[in-house]
Amino acid sequence: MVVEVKKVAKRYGKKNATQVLRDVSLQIEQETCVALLGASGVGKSTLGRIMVGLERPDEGAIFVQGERLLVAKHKRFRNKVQMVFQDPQSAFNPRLTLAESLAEPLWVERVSKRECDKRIGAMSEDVQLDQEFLDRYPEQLSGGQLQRAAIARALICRPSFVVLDEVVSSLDVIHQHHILDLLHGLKERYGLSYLFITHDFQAAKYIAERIAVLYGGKVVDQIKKKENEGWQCFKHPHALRLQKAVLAPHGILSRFI
Ligand SMILES: Nc1ncnc2c1ncn2[C@@H]1O[C@H](COP(=O)(O)OP(=O)(O)OP(=O)(O)O)[C@@H](O)[C@H]1O
Repeated sequence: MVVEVKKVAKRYGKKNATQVLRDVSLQIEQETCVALLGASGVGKSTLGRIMVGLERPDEGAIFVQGERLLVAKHKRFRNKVQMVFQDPQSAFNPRLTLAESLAEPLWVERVSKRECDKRIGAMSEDVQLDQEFLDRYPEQLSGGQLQRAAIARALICRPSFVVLDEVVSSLDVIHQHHILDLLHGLKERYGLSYLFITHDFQAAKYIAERIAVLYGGKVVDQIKKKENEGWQCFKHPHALRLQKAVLAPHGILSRFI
């Protein structure tokens, strides 16, 4: 098992606290993509941040390759867990070129300049980002190009688990497919595990081997893709409503959630 979420609870605020997560348990195996599907505000990003050690759970724990992930020591997990966000612009320092941004996590690891250049070159090839972009600043790239760079930055320290938080939501359908195919290829190549956060059932089906539905602070349903049989069916009424709502014509979604 690469990642285990054990009975995680999280609330924000003190008086009239919002209980976002109540009792979340989830397991992600090696080279597996689990899509976390849920309506807006249900706590998907909160769980994602907890799973990479950016936030502390109030109860429960996260284990990465059997080791407990502690927020105070999350830097030590840089080589194991990473996160890619919806808005790639926010992931980059506008004053650094892409090459400098990609090198930053390697400098922290005291990787030599020569090895740094080699890894940046290889990684930009892996994410199909033209080498000429490496000398550009973030504002000089399109959203799709910058998302490729954000993926490269997340993978450059060779983690085994990556949280992908709505990484294709801001792209058009063609670029969404390119990025999803790229992520799938990288997963196979590096034996990665993903938590793919989304509210798009179609994108979840396209990239994931398993879909978990978050509702009321818990994972209420999980379905798997079975070889030659396609996807299992949801059982939980909310998961079914979510599936139908996502498949329904634009605008219907809000009536169901
Ligand atoms: N730092 C914070 N302080 C207080 N409340 C927060 C904080 N972060 C998130 N929340 C609240 O927790 C709830 C869950 O937010 P979260 O961003 O995890 O949901 P989400 O499912 O990812 O939503 P979306 O799909 O819209 O991004 C929301 O009500 C949000 O306002």
